[in-house]
Amino acid sequence: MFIKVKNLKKSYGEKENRMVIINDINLNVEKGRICTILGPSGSGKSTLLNLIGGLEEPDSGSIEIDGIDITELNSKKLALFRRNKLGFVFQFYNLIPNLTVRENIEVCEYLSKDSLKVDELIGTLGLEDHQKKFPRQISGGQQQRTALARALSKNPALLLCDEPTGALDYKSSKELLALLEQINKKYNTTILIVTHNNAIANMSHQVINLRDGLVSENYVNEKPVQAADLTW
Ligand SMILES: Nc1ncnc2c1ncn2[C@@H]1O[C@H](COP(=O)(O)OP(=O)(O)OP(=O)(O)O)[C@@H](O)[C@H]1O
Repeated sequence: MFIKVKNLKKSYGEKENRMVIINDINLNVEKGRICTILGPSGSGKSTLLNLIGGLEEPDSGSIEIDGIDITELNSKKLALFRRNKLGFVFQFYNLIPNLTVRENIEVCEYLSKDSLKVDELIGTLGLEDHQKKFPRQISGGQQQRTALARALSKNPALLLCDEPTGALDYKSSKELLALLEQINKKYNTTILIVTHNNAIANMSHQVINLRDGLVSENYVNEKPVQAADLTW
């Protein structure tokens, strides 16, 4: 099993202000799957993703990724693990404004030993014509494709996406989802997607629903549809 989460708990605040956000979560995800995490606002989706990405520390429980329990790593080893194994895509691209599209992708590429060639990524993500432009000169969809290329440049085993289409229009959202599907097939990248868009569940191999910090539903989708055929 590629991801194993066991008895995971996370709360914020002290004493009477304490709020339990992740309330004993157990889940497994196989390698090479696209897994969508759905749930109402405030149900703990982003917190769960951040815990799996080692961006937050749990109160208790374990998170095993590719055989390594990241909750046991010290901060230096955790940073190395994140750098080598994980890619992140957020709703608001987080590109560096005074670097070109190509430079934004290269920033990450040099960090990793098993990196994907920047030219290959630029081609796969359809950014050839934009590589010399700055983020302000391209559309939201193109910016998110750049952010995806940056996340993929180190060929991460696990790609974590928090509302990757949250700021995109319908057409750009579908393009991005088709790219995630393509990346998953081409590189066997395991992809976790946190989203409000229930339609994304239909293209996923696994769907996890959260409610009040608990898994309320967790199922394998036997017949994922192609991203191009999604509608919402
Ligand atoms: N650093 C923090 N400190 C205190 N409370 C936090 C922190 N991060 C998240 N929370 C709270 O935890 C709860 C769950 O937040 P989270 O962002 O994980 O939910 P979500 O399901 O992703 O919500 P949304 O769909 O609205 O993005 C919310 O009530 C939020 O206010």
